[in-house]
Amino acid sequence: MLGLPEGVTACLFDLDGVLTDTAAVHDAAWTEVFDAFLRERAERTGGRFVPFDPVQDYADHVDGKPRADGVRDFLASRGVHLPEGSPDDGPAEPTVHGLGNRKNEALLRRVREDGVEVFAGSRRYLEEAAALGLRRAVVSSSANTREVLEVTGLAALVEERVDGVVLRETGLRGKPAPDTFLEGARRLGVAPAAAAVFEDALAGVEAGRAGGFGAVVGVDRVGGGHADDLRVHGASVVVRDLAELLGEGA
Ligand SMILES: O=P(O)(O)OC[C@H]1O[C@@H](O)[C@H](O)[C@@H](O)[C@@H]1O
Repeated sequence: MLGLPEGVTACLFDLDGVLTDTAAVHDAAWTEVFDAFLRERAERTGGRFVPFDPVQDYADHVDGKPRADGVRDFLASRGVHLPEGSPDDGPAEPTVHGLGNRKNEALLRRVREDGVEVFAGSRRYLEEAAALGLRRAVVSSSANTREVLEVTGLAALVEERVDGVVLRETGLRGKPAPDTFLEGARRLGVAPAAAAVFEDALAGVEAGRAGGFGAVVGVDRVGGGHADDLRVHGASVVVRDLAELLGEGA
């Protein structure tokens, strides 16, 4: 049904880059914040400024992960280790949470200025899944998931939400650990083998593979070898748009 293996009765959708065209918005906000941080640090220490690579650094260290994990993992790749700080740190604090909050301000500014687009193929996929009685959850690391689902009208098509806020409240491990997808399946009342994961991030397909789900659909909207990377990290199939699974082509 809907391009999924027999026995799959539920869909667990990542949000940014799968349902909404917001992966690039997150990426741009991260680039802005990391580059300002790295430039200031290079000037202060006399080191060389090597900018954040919005393709490779984003895919390898940030995409799909909870906000603080993205800060920590990318900076560790540059040998930088900041104090954790606390979630209420102001955006100017040189801490993991301070930098994360600075990125969130940049993200919200961009969302306010440019709005949020839903991929038409994804909206149709959700509508058809609902019409056919497939169960539907959104599983995203983003703490802004509820707002994005509401402003786009997608909230009405989704039954359960496991997001960055739930992560914080429950202490579940973020992607690439499978915990949030397993929690999504549990909330829908289905076994992992009866659920399909839809993901555009390497950390996300890894989580899908680790959880033993019935299918892991990799969504490649960027090209340039990302489809192969998604397969290597756990996708059982890769599409450019969910419309392909409806037999409509990309
Ligand atoms: O900062 P937020 O909105 O809580 O989002 C956390 C992460 O959510 C993921 O969905 C994005 O792929 C990441 O880029 C983002 O950093």
